[in-house]
Amino acid sequence: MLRTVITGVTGRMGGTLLRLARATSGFSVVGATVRPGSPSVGQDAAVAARQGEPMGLVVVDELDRALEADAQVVIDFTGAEASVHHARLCAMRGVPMVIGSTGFTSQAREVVAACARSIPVVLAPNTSVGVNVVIQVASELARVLGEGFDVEVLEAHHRMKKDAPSGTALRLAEVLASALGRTKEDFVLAREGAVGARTQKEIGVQALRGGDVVGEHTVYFFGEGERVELTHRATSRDQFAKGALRAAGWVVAQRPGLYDMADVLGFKRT
Ligand SMILES: NC(=O)C1=CN([C@@H]2O[C@H](COP(=O)(O)OP(=O)(O)OC[C@H]3O[C@@H](n4cnc5c(N)ncnc54)[C@H](OP(=O)(O)O)[C@@H]3O)[C@@H](O)[C@H]2O)C=CC1
Ligand SMILES: O=C(O)C1=N[C@H](C(=O)O)C[C@H](O)C1
Repeated sequence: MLRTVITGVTGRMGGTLLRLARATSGFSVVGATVRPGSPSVGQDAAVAARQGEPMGLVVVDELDRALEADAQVVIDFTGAEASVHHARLCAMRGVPMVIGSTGFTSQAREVVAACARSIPVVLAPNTSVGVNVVIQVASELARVLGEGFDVEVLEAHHRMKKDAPSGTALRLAEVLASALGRTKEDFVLAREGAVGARTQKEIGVQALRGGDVVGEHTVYFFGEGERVELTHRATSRDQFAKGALRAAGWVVAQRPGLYDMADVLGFKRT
């Protein structure tokens, strides 16, 4: 049994992870955390996460305490700031991590990379298998279609999402840029006013927010007289959680290092 700690257990993903980890053979949830000062501290984890009957696990507000239960892996979908704090603690304690949070600044990402020198960390803006296949295919399409097509990424998420554009949209833009020999300097994250004609090199990334949209990403390749669209629509958070559990099972057998879902799924690097 993989002794697993879930951080941010009362969150949308935290609750989904708790439910699926409990239902998945090979996983034992030995710790659950919430934000310091949360009213859920001291409650039963399943009750706090609105995932059914009490399970006999008390929610704590500090990861260090949860790790004391001989934790073997931490799954963290809290947010970039909390994930950086959690990565530091895991590095000190030698506990591997799966981080699904998004919204990292480059400095925050560097801290996680530094922690990954002492523990294996999977850092993935999207843990669904389907999206990661789309990322591979998008890269291949960009290579094949080449310079004759204008590339744009559009994402849509629920109204509660805190960061924009999504981590997945940025990851898509990165692999598209890499396939086309471009850089982050070519990203256009918003358009307003007299922006002039579109440059050939730019990669547009735009965000929609509303309702309960779980997560949708489309890559557009706009050509002359034709266009190619590649879309992924998540209709449930379960696929993110299942991918994260798969990553957790994988990461505990790895050497220290920073990995992503392409490594977990055995894809060639894009
Ligand atoms: N990789 C992937 O496939 C996916 C990634 N995500 C990403 O995961 C993150 C979470 O998303 P989502 O579940 O929708 O967001 P939620 O806001 O629903 O959940 C985040 C939870 O983390 C809690 N939290 C914040 N700080 C801490 C802390 N220091 N210790 C413990 N818990 C803390 C929050 O508490 P409080 O409410 O009190 O702030 C909240 O309960 C986002 O960055 C999102 O983009 C989401 C879905 C899929
Ligand atoms: O916040 C979310 O909900 C999601 N966030 C991830 C992202 O930013 O890419 C992944 C998923 O689309 C859901």
